[in-house]
Amino acid sequence: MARMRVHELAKELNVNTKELIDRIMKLGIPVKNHMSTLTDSSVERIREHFEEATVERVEKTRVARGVIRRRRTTTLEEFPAEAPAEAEQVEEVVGAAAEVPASEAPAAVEVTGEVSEAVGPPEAPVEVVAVEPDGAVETEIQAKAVTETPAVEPPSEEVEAATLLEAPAPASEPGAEPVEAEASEEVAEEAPEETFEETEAAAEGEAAEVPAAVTAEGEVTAEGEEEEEEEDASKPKKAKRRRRKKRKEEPARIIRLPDIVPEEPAEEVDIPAPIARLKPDEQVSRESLRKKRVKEPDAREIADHKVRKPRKEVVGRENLYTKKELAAQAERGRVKDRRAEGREPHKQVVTVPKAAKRRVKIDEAITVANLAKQMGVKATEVIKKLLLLGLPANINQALDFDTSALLASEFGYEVERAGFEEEEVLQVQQDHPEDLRPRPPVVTVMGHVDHGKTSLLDAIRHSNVIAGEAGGITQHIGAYYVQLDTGDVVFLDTPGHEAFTAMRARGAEVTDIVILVVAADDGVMQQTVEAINHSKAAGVPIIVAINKIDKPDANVERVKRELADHGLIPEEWGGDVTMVEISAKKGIGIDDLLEMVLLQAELMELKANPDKPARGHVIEAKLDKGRGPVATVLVQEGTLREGDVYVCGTYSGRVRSMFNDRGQRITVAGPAWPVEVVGLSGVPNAGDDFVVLADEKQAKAVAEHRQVKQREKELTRTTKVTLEKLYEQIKEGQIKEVNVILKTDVQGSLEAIADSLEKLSTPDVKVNLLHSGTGAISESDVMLASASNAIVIGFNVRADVNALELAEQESVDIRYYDVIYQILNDIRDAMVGMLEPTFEENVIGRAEVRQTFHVSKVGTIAGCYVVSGKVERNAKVRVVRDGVVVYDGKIASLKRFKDDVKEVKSGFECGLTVDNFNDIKSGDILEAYEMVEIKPTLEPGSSEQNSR
Ligand SMILES: Nc1nc2c(ncn2[C@@H]2O[C@H](COP(=O)(O)OP(=O)(O)OP(=O)(O)O)[C@@H](O)[C@H]2O)c(=O)[nH]1
Repeated sequence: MARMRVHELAKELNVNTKELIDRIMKLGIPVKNHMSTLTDSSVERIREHFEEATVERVEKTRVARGVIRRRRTTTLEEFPAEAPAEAEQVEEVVGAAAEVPASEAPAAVEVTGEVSEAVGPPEAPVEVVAVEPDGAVETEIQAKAVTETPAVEPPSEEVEAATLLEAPAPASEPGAEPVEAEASEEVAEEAPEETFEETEAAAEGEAAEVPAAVTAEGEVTAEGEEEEEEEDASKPKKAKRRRRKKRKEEPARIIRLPDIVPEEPAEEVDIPAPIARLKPDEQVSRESLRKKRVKEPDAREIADHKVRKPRKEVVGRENLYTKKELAAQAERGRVKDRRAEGREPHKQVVTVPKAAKRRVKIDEAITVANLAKQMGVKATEVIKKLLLLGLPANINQALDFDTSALLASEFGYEVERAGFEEEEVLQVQQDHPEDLRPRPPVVTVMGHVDHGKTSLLDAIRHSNVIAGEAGGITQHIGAYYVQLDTGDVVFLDTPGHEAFTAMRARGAEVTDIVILVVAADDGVMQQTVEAINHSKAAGVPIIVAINKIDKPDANVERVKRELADHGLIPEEWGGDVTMVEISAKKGIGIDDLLEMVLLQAELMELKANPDKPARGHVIEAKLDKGRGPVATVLVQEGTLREGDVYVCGTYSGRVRSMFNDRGQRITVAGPAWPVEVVGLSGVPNAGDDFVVLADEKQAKAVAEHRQVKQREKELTRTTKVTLEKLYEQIKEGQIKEVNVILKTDVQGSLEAIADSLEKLSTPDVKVNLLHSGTGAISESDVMLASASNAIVIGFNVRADVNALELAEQESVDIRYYDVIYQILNDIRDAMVGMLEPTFEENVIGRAEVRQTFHVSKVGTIAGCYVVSGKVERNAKVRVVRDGVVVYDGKIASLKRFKDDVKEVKSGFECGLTVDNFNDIKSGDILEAYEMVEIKPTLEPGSSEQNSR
């Protein structure tokens, strides 16, 4: 064993090194300083000396009511004078310890049962206080006995006494009398359920004297200690021995304290932050929580004084909520769980319909939304697919049959044409020959403009309708029933203008005989030829009326020759075409013409069955101010009566009343009768069929079906989502369109204008007639215009109030006209405006820089001489140096002498600055120029000949 040094021994004996040196020297052992080594025998001697010299003193002071402070001091007999100082020192330490917050108080015993540090130096006696789970209490002095420590007794008791005032935890009790411990042990054995205090009190028989402040359960009272200390003081050696003996006999036992609740809460207990979130009305529970937490410290914490120590604490639900609240939450949770159990998790099930169900029925067109619905897929999916096919579309766009078929196939669907039972409903009955009766011929008068069609009809009817025509053009299709001595004839007046070609073609369908009017002085013209072709295509026989034979320049032979050139060979020339020379104005040859017509009708054996529901076609339809929608219907077979249920185009209804061509009300109209029908739900289109049905429901169903079809067709046209049109667009590149919505008073005008508008189209700009119809401009027209950026043209019609309001909101342009060519002019202008303007550079003058001046804040001023043209302020200018353009900009200022001027002409001097350019040099040429817009023009020949 290595020799011990003085300072090591001092440490062991817990005495001051200097003091120890003095003592050693007094013992006659030679030492020099604290590093001197001591022999083993010397060490033993010193130890014994110290042991014998140690005197323990206990001082008692009552520091507060019920609180007694015990101060035990260990001094050496040889130095009584130094003892008080030592005691004072300890007291200071105690005072400091007492002030030490609970958090800093060291734990005396670990819950795990290990002995931990006590207050004071490491050598200080440590009392282990542990409580057995069954409540039995044992106290034991485990550390070095006081006798072994002749030096100053550690101040642990006082610290504990002080801390006990604040914390309920039982203090380690170095001074606890083993006898008492044993006694308490005995009591504990007898009554294991009793508290420590009770045990202690029973052991001491002084329970009544236990101070309230320190009577935390399980705590050794100060009074009790006092007694112990007295006993200790009287027989210290005995205690020493007993302690030693005890230590040898039993190992340290860690005893768990019973769950006890201190009466006085430790104030240092922190309230965890989460509680701060409680609502004001929950402050009570917060307070109760605080109390609860204070009142119910964990037994382990009590045991090891952790209650005084701020710790990270986990605040559980039970801390934050009252039992009632927790119960309510639990109940809610159970309800939630039950609901969750009842619910099936959302699962997307992909089902593939049967092959028979993978068919989509389509009429003419179908909207994207409807197609998606029928296929049971999302519209977005359909739109996506359309995009992949190169067809951008929105949900409301209509797809034509072919596109739909292609698209549907992508989704595994087939497309089937929806064969509505319309054909079945409107099935044509086959007439028996015996039911057929002769009927008057329906004659259409055709001819070139101003060749005398209206004059002829006027001559026949002895009426004049020319006076009412705006712009001098016949814009109505009239139907006239003419009773002659030799028979009846129905005349359809078709306009001579070529824009009415479509109507003529339609008229020819119901026409039995065509009277082709050719002016003898004018001959065969373009529209004459068209009329011939249309009549021939329809297989309608033609009777030529060579008009205006009264005119001096009339040349009948020339007309015949020209007609022969177009396949109409006069009878006298061996052909089969009847040609009658007439003068509508003078009434010459009219009867001959009518005779020829009747003769032709006879040859044709025109017959019809009058005894069946009526069937016919709309010749003309309009919106009448007083009577609403009115249609001129030519009954072709059967008999039409008032009150009949009908389908007319997209409308259905009952015939409210009928009028003949002279405006007389009639109740019955047989075959070949033109009648004006009142009681329509809308204005039908010329050429629409007119069918009488027995069942009103059926009529309605047919009409609705047609409306849907028409709407889908219109949408298809608007959106142009067809493969054919897409191809066209690709082929044509970027196209521009003038979208037009046309509303007219009568169908005839509509056809004429529509045809003319279409012919305005050029390769660069197309006129796209989105919608046309008769009647006032409605809200739906304006909406369509707004949606497709179209202009609305009203010909002899006006917009209603609602439509006007909407037009203002949507900024839709509505234009009114009463002459056709004005429409065409305006549209043509609009089309020109839409064409990309081209600019051409026009040099307006040149100036030569003679001198330059630099003026601060202004820049370089060029003193110039205008050599040609003129120089204008704000004109564009090019700075040319040695033939190279060095800058291209704008003239910023232009002066003559000191005056600002607008322009300076050739031969004059001027000063100018160029915007943002100061590097002008003498000798530079300034070229002033302007960009001139070259107005675009339409390609010639497209419409000039069309408009009159
Ligand atoms: N001299 C003469 N003039 C005629 C005759 N028939 C018609 N006219 C005149 O020719 C002009 C045109 O006659 P319309 O009957 O309006 O001719 P249209 O073919 O109906 O003309 P649109 O309605 O514009 O297609 C009028 O000024 C008539 O007076 C005729 O037999 N002799």
